[in-house]
Amino acid sequence: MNRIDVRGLTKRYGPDTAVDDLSFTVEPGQVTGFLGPNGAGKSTTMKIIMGLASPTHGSVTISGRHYRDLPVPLTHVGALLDAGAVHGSRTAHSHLLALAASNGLPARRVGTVLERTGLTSVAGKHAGGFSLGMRQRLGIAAALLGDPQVLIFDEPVNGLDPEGIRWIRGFMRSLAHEGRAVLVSSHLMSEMAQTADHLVVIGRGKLIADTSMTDFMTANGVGTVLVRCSEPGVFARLLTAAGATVRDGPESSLVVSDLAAGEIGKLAAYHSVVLSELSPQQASLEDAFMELTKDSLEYLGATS
Ligand SMILES: Nc1ncnc2c1ncn2[C@@H]1O[C@H](COP(=O)(O)OP(=O)(O)OP(=O)(O)O)[C@@H](O)[C@H]1O
Repeated sequence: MNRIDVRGLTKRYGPDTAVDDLSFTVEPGQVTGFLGPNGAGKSTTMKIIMGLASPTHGSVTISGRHYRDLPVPLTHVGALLDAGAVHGSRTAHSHLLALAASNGLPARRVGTVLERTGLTSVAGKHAGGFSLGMRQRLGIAAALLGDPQVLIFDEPVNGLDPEGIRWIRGFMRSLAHEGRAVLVSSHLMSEMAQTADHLVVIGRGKLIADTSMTDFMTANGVGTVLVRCSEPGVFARLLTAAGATVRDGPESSLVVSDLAAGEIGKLAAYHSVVLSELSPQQASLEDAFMELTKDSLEYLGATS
């Protein structure tokens, strides 16, 4: 099975613990968002997955095998860890060709990945002159050289313009749609809301949450509707009978989920219930994420 299994992973640098007994799984066919504030241990975990650092304790396997035991690693797992790591004097084509040759991959893959990442027209240009967005694409092309079923991207949208961000999001989704296991790190929840199916949240190296995006949104009030009316008790029963989930909100209001605002309005009209408020709640996922990770922040600014 194409997946990443992180089990009891711990990484210490001298007295500092960067990753602390971390366990989670990255499943195939979905984008798993790897979230945490700066310094949480995301990059360290990703480096260990890619065999670039060794764990102090615990293990990581890719589709059941340790990175060091994979005969041609790039055919199993590809990663974009540092988009700046491109030899500036090489063309995009020669950079990928050198990478293919040194990793025992067929040269014909170069054309395929250039095409897939939209770089064919600039393949003969020096990568040194590439914009950040193009360097990101080149890094992704390199990660795809071996056509791996497992992919890892460390903060891939950092510094990109809106068009670049949109392209990367769509690209991650398409890789997952093909059945690949995709792990993407970010320190922004808003970024993940539009890309990830699953969330793994860490703080100070420890697991804080391992949940589906849908469950996380529901638990944090996204998708609920605030309703105010003259007889909340009566309307709550009507809503429940219509399949909604209802709980009491502030000042005799109702917080309704599992039924869209439009349907709630229609139900009220049908039963001649007068509504004084019907507002879909835009609970900020970023707020929910801040709340979740607040105890794990290394440096908290003083509040006056
Ligand atoms: N080579 C190293 N030597 C010493 N300490 C390190 C090393 N690499 C990382 N650390 C420390 O480990 C902790 C986790 O860092 P890491 O880069 O993995 O976090 P991160 O979640 O990726 O953060 P960011 O979003 O800022 O990149 C930090 O406190 C960092 O200073």
